[in-house]
Amino acid sequence: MKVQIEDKEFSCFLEYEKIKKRTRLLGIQLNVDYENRVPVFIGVLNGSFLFMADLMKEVHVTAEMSFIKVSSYMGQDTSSGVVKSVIGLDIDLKGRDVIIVEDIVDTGITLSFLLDVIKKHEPASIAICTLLLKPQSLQHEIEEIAYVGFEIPNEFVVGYGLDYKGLGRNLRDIYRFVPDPTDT
Ligand SMILES: O=P(O)(O)OC[C@H]1O[C@H](OP(=O)(O)OP(=O)(O)O)[C@H](O)[C@@H]1O
Ligand code: HPA
Repeated sequence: MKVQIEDKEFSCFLEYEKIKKRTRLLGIQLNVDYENRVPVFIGVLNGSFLFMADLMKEVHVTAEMSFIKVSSYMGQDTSSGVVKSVIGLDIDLKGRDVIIVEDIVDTGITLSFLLDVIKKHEPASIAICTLLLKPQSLQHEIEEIAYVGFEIPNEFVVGYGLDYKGLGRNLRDIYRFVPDPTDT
């Protein structure tokens, strides 16, 4: 199946049933690893909203949850490039077991910034749970990536929370952009 979003056509890559099955397994793993602990799950908006909702239904340990947003904007001094800030980090994380929930880790830039911010709060532990990981795109080594739904090739994906130009987050399945080979 294919979908058209603005100027690009995407073809189906991961069906929701497959995502759900994998999410159930991630939940089982988390239930074992965090037995007798009370972790804090932190979903990174916007992309993680559907994955976080489905994942939390599979997590049966006592847990807190919250959402944050990493915003990027151009610095006033253009030489400083993109500046990032975190919005909504309002739980005291000192001494807590933190699990960051992402829809996708691509270059790893967002996550390495976020890890620096969260580490300053002195949590007892930090783990990352991401639905998708693009290993060939990673620019940072991130040892905290402990739970991965699917490793995927370096292709742009959309759906199930992920957007293209702000659209497509509400697609039930995940689609990938396949460039037209006749395009130069
Ligand atoms: O590993 P990276 O190359 O940094 O990319 C991953 C980040 O990009 C997306 O967020 P985005 O900033 O597009 O915001 P969104 O979740 O609101 O779409 C995604 O949700 C991750 O947070
Ligand atoms: O492949 C992607 N799709 C949507 N958003 C993203 N953010 C990083 N990589 C992606």
